[in-house]
Amino acid sequence: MSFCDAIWEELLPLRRAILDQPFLAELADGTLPAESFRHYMVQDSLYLAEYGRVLAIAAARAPSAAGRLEFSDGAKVAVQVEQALHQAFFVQFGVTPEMAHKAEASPACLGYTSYLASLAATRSYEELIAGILPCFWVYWEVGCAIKPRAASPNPYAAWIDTYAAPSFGEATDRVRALVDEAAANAGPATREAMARAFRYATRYEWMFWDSAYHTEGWPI
Ligand SMILES: Cc1ncc(CN)c(N)n1
Repeated sequence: MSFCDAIWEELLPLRRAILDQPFLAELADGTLPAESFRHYMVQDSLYLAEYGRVLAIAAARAPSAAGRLEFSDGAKVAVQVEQALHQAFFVQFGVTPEMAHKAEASPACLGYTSYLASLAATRSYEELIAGILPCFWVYWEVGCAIKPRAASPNPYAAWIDTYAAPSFGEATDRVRALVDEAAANAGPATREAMARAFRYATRYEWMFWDSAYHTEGWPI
């Protein structure tokens, strides 16, 4: 079994918990409170800015041309395509540029981006790209799970369509292949570190939606 298949199977309970989150159930049926979605969008903009930086570092560190191309392209997509989606939602949900600009990262957002930045700064390339992958793969799984049962019309249709799009699935497949290739060439200690990075990042994905659903800020 490949590295990715093994960690994906190990994390089945966590993935089920993600698919069962009220944020995603209500987003699919179109009843998610606007306040929760607004919180998510603003936080996700902050997240994507940092994620784009992490992808650019992965591109610089990639040993193969395929890796350099994939991660530099991913950095561009994170900044251009997903941010464009956010801009459209900002207009739809009444988030002004000032509101977005003044927003502070939530504990979940800062925790996730800081964790990825720490992988980029102090850990191996293999561990870094294992931590990067859940951002693709979890969203692809969520997009595909939600799309067939989503209400129509749905105020969140553009979000669902983005993450259920075949092009997003193809990008996920390419990053997964890079992670599997890195794992196949790595020793057991590095593979264990890669599994840990993948696990932490997947937990942060759960936390990100949970924190948006509860419009969580700093307790103090
Ligand atoms: C937190 C988070 N994780 C993943 C994605 C999908 N690239 C996203 N937009 N935001």
